[in-house]
Amino acid sequence: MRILLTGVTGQLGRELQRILPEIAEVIGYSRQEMDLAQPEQIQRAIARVQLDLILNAGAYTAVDRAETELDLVRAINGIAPQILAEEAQKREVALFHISTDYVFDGRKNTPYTEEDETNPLSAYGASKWVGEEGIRQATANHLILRTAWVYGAGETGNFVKTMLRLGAEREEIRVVSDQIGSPTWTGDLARAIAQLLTHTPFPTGTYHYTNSGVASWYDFAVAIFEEASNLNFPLKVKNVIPITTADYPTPARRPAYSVLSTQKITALLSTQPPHWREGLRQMLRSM
Ligand SMILES: NC(=O)C1=CN([C@@H]2O[C@H](COP(=O)(O)OP(=O)(O)OC[C@H]3O[C@@H](n4cnc5c(N)ncnc54)[C@H](O)[C@@H]3O)[C@@H](O)[C@H]2O)C=CC1
Repeated sequence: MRILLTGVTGQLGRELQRILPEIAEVIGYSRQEMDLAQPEQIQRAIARVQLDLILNAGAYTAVDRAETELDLVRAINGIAPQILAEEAQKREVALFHISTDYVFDGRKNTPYTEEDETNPLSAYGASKWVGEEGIRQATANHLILRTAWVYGAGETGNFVKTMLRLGAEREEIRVVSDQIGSPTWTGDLARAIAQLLTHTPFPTGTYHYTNSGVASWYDFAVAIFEEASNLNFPLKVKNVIPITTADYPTPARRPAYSVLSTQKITALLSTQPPHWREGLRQMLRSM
């Protein structure tokens, strides 16, 4: 199988490039090689290669900046997925796309299933929703995998890296405790993607995948410091103080409750996602 992979320098893209060669030949495109904001570049780049599947791990992920870069976020997250889907359809290959919990408004208090109604609160969430819908219109041969609270290696920052940096500099750190989700390690996410890719028949439609268990950002921060100190990371932090979203205003609104139900994917693959704390340990050990 030959896979065209976008977003190769991102957190997930880097992990996919490490894992997918076990099951496929990977042709990775960075932003320089194929700019998702330029439709003709997408078409030209795809025309150059023979492929069996397109895997879109590229995205505009700066959730707060998106509120003021509306054209760019719409082009990359809203329009590009549909173009990828149309190109996949022309070649009779599947499109595997990554989406987000931020398509939901977080007003529920039980895990979001694939059938739940979406209602994005932010420009980023709205752009990802438009991207999903464009794919659904362009080809039935798609798999949209929604995930949440992703962290791993890669060029972009993430919550774990930020906490380790702040924890090394400060004695006191304030962290939001009224947003709940499932932190998800790219190592586990990439393994699940590999399992989906090798599943026969190819599973089409929408699926949710996160690590199991739930946490607030505050719970996650406390766990990061506990696990990092067990591994002798240099840390100054003594107090982690829970605060509310209202105490920490950001340009983009985020869902208060971001837990995705993973029942559908668990039934398909016959395995439960590992607990988020185990993913965290693995990530820290690999650093
Ligand atoms: N980071 C998170 O917490 C979450 C991420 N997701 C989704 O997971 C997927 C992977 O995200 P991450 O790896 O965390 O993001 P990331 O920000 O680490 O990586 C995104 C990749 O997209 C590339 N990219 C950005 N603009 C581009 C453009 N114009 N043309 C081509 N490539 C471009 C970047 O260079 C980077 O390689 C994305 O679809 C994202 O929306 C979903 C839920 C949560």
